[in-house]
Amino acid sequence: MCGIVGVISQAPVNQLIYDALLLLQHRGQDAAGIVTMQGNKCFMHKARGMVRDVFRTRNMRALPGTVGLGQVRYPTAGNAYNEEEAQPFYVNAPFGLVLVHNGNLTNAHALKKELFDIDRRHINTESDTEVLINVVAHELERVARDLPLTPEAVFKAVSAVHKRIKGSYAVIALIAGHGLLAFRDPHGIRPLCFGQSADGEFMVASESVALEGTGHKLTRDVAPGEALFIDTQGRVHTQQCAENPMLNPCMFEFVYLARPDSVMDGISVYQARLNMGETLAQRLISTMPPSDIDVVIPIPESSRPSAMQLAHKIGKPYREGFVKNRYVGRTFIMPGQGARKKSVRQKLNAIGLEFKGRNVLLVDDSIVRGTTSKEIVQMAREAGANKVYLASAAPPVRFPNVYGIDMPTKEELIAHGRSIEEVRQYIGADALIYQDVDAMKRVVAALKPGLSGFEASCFDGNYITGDVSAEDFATMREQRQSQAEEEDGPARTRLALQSGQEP
Ligand SMILES: O=P(O)(O)OC[C@H]1O[C@H](OP(=O)(O)OP(=O)(O)O)[C@H](O)[C@@H]1O
Ligand SMILES: NC(=O)CC[C@H](N)C(=O)O
Ligand SMILES: [Mg+2]
Repeated sequence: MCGIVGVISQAPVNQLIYDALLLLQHRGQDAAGIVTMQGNKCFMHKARGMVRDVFRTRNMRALPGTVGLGQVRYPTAGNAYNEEEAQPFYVNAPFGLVLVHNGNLTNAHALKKELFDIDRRHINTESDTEVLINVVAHELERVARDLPLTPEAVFKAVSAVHKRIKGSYAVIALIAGHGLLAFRDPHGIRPLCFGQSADGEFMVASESVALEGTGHKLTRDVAPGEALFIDTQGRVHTQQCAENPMLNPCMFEFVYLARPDSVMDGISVYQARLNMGETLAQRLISTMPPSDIDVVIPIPESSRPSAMQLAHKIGKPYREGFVKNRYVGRTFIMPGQGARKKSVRQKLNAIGLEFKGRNVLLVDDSIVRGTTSKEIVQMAREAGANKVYLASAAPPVRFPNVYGIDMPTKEELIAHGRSIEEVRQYIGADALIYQDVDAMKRVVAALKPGLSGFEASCFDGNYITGDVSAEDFATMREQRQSQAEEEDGPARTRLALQSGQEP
């Protein structure tokens, strides 16, 4: 899950894209990039780090033009430390193409070979986005033999791209001299929406919060398989380019990834989290007597709406027992387990008086590697809690994700191959209550009548695209494992340096 944005305007777009990226920062913390176009010339700046660190005044001044793209990266292929894999990507033919991507291609390894052997294109990084831009470029080149490049020709190229690439992808691209192109995979796994400002400026973005926060009104979500082409005159063309489109948005967006104030595919993320809290409360009531609980405490940040609703439902006080250091980013999307582990304590601190002598129910949105919960339960005990219960608004995460969340190996998941009792023991809680998978799907689906279902593979092991082979899984797993080893080293060094220790 990265954050992507594209703008087509009459006015300079550099500051606007920067502002939208800040609103999408929670979707990627490892690298950021902006590309703008003035006439047919591209201007790009991208680097490792958060938006505020990547763009200095001199970088912003060097991004002129009235159309542009931006991205914040959370890598799912390649390496968090490789600046060349930061987005946007650029290829010079046909026309000059720049592209940003949120998602993960499950056949990137096979495509890389095909691009070299058949299309005669060289891929220089481990990023699946570099593969993707080259497939798009190749297919555009095929339809661009007769000029001018019509919207029909662009849509024909997108149809061909859908046939070649597998996995999840929300994409925004600029075709020099022609316009802005956006498209979404045929299952609509990763989000993408668009809207307009009062003066007609167009914005396409991962989440509605980026539109709202920059003065744009949400028009609608890009439909699964649909392509949107806005030409240089500002005319909007749309077409369905996939054969069997179906809406199966990623459930983890509603659990954790997205901002609660976003509306995705017509579902309020906040309401989805409240509903999860409500059904978790029912589950809790059927598991243990709520009278054993003195207080409900959320594990900030993402669990707050669910925890609040759960507390309301069981009639117990909701208290903020942990303070979050707002200058430490999200733990789960940090590269390297060493960094993740250390940052939990840097990020959260307990307020003793909310814990002392009480039976506390801690609520988190999800337990993935167990990094957060293990530390937090310990912190609650150190703060004087009597009993420490833990509830997760999401079901056990037992299966790897290959659609844009960086958990490609099942061994790293705390609930994989363990019973709930074994997870409870590992975490050290006095009781552990998990959400039920079907209940979760039901209460979120209730917010969107007619929805085909969710991409919820990390919970139910059902890979919605139905085309991920055992070899694909093995290749992705192998690649991510070796990248994780590379990432762990620098992450540890950076943390050690920050705290003045020997790396
Ligand atoms: O079991 P784990 O592997 O620790 O992963 C799950 C935790 O990570 C996330 O928090 P994070 O700190 O990333 O972000 P948040 O502040 O938005 O809750 C999530 O909300 C859980 O707390
Ligand atoms: N999380 C994402 O969307 C990642 C996009 C792309 N796969 C990358 O690694 O850069
Ligand atoms: Mg959290």
